[in-house]
Amino acid sequence: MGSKTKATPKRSGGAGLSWRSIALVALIGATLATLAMRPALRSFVVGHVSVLVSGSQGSADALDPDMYDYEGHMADRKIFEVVALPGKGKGAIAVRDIKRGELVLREKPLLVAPDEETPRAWVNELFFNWTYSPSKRDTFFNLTHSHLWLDDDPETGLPPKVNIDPPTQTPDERFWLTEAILTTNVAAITLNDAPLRGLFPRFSRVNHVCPGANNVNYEWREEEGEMRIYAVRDIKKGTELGHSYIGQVGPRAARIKHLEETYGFTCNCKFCTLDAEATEQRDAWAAEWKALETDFDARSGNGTLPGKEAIRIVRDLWELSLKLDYTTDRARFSEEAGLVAIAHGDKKAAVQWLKLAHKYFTIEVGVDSVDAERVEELLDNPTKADDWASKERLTLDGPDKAWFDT
Ligand SMILES: C[S@@+](CC[C@H](N)C(=O)[O-])C[C@H]1O[C@@H](n2cnc3c(N)ncnc32)[C@H](O)[C@@H]1O
Repeated sequence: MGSKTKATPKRSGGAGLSWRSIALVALIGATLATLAMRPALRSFVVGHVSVLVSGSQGSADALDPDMYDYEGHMADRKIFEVVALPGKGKGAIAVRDIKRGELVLREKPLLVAPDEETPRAWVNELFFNWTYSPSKRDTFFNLTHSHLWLDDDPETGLPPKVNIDPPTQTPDERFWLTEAILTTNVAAITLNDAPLRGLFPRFSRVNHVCPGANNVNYEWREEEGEMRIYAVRDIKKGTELGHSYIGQVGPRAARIKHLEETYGFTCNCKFCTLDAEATEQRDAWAAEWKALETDFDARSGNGTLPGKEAIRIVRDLWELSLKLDYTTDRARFSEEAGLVAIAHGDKKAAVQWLKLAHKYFTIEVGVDSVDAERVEELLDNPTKADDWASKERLTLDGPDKAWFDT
């Protein structure tokens, strides 16, 4: 999935990417005690693994009129509806014009799963708890799934037949189906820095478009215990909402392969359907973007990136992001440039870069996000920042004025 940024929380890249490769998260002892205090989540211990399910219908959060619970309440303020879309299963369609920066969804998780191949004991415990909450169980099984991730039958060479009807299926079949639904629908989240997988039934109806073609962005809010979606462009009523399952910009062939293997569909977003020449050009820009990002992160990480060069790279990244129509990471690099300017004691450049960062954080993750608030604090008084003028004084370039209008 996409690179971890210093400023922004880790992006999940849509549903469940890369979780297979990460070690089993066992939440025990103190961690569990903390989790159990969260009002929206209740935890159960199975062996060394915790199972978290959303709060009871009677919880205070369930009455919050602005937040979806697992049944998709908030009907009176509906911004999008979930409808069947040819070739895509279901998808989310705007039922009114949506302004850029608008909050489109807040949703609590139906469940939080370990960030690993799902333990059988976890599935058994989940079903035990859902005996008392059939509507949660039904919400879960109504979700779509792509692969069942089963080996072919050695005798026939065909995928095994699996009964997907929960009441009549065997424990094995139930396990496989649960695993498949999780793989297709979860988003990577964190609780107390532990990587986990969250399942959000409304959120998970949003289909994929490749980076740059997305009109919404999502953000897991650990503090609030909720998933959020923000509009990153003006969206006309009747338009499908789309975000990227694959994090950052990358070459078309790799995107298509990954999506086919992981989710079983062939992407036909506006960037996957460009002609050969335009695809080659876009792939080249994406490769350039990635190389600059890697270089910036490596050298700023080990303290060997000189200030002027750092600003030049951020400006190049910005230019490329405009060519790619890629908005993700604009805020992050603008903040990085602001921090460089602070370290070199250039208040004017720092303020310009931080204003740009604040604008984009506000659009992409909300004005009340940790990111936007952190930048706002710096903006209030850049000369009071810890490392103000900690390096040689330099006069640095700011962002182009026109970038504020993008
Ligand atoms: C998280 S779900 C999205 C909602 C889903 N379409 C549904 O019916 O609930 C992911 C699955 O949706 C389908 N999907 C997502 N984006 C798609 C796209 N751009 N084109 C075709 N199918 C897509 C794939 O089957 C994928 O495995």
